[in-house]
Amino acid sequence: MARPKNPLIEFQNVTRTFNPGKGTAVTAVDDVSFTVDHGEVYGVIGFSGAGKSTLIRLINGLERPTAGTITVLGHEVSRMSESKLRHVRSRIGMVFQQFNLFQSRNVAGNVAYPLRVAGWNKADRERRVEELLEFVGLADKAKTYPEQLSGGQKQRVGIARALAVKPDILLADESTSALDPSTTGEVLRLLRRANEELGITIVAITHEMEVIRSIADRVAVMDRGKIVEEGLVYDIFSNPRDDGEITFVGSALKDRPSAEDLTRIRRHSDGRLITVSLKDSAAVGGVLGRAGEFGIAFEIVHGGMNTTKNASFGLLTLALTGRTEAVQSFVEAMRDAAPVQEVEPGQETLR
Ligand SMILES: Nc1ncnc2c1ncn2[C@@H]1O[C@H](COP(=O)(O)OP(=O)(O)OP(=O)(O)O)[C@@H](O)[C@H]1O
Repeated sequence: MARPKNPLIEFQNVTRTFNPGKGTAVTAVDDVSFTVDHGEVYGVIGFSGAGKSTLIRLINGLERPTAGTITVLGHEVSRMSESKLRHVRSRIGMVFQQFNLFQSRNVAGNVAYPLRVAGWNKADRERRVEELLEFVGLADKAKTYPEQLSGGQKQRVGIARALAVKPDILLADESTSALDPSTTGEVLRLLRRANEELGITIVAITHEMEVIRSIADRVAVMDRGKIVEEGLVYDIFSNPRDDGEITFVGSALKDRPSAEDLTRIRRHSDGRLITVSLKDSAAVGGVLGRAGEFGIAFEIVHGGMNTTKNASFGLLTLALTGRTEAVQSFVEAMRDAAPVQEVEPGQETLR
């Protein structure tokens, strides 16, 4: 079934080339098309230099495309004058990797800053700042200066500031990359609450799989300026691709054996190897429980579970031993219960 669409952001064949004509041109964003729907968390992941920052700067009009069309909140920002762009920008909040707080202002002053720029009066500003600090769990830090805060607290101030004028869209640019793993969780939970409780649409660019896994609904994988993979996080994480290609996202998960694992498994086991998707683990368990009836034996040689925003999934790699026909019947029964991939003899990586 097609997803209902209500795009807040739409890129159509967008390209951004730097330095055309002067020296070597770099195409940071290369013929990219995607939409971000109202209320969703859209993750963009890729290695350094893939074009993620350029992509996010195209959304708020800090970069202009060399070709293509960008529509944000119903406005074609790619062709807009700077003065009109300011209005669109006022409906977009931004969270930065290095927090970008004013060191000379206390927490309340930092959060109040965009309200001041937007012309809110003092009483409204104070009420709003209080509400925001409550939301991000820093009500007791209003008078504290940034240098006295931990990284996670600084980013929570950054998020409060980004949410201050009640924007429709929040752009998160490597929002957890400067944080340690424990504070990363705290910031990601906050972004998730901003999405769920305030209904804000989020675009998060990152090189960390953890960010995508825990907050994104959909993910686009960028490589050398292009979107090379896109879809629901759950589907991309849990589905082995039909064409046998290893996927960027799939390759980063710990639930599938690495090349070294497979070599090791092959050394110790001469059975037929299959990998079973654990989307419906009860059904898989049912078939495993009937292995004896098929006259075969199985050994679990690898496995792991992952949790995404919406669901859990995992993969189990089994070595099956027994008569060839019996093993075949068992594999067919398993195929009725769950997606199954064959690990061919001699194959070094799970595709
Ligand atoms: N203003 C610019 N002038 C020239 N080249 C640029 C400019 N901005 C970006 N680039 C180039 O475009 C490519 C994509 O850069 P971009 O910063 O968008 O990637 P990224 O995925 O965000 O990487 P990182 O995480 O390292 O910032 C890189 O090769 C970069 O050098």
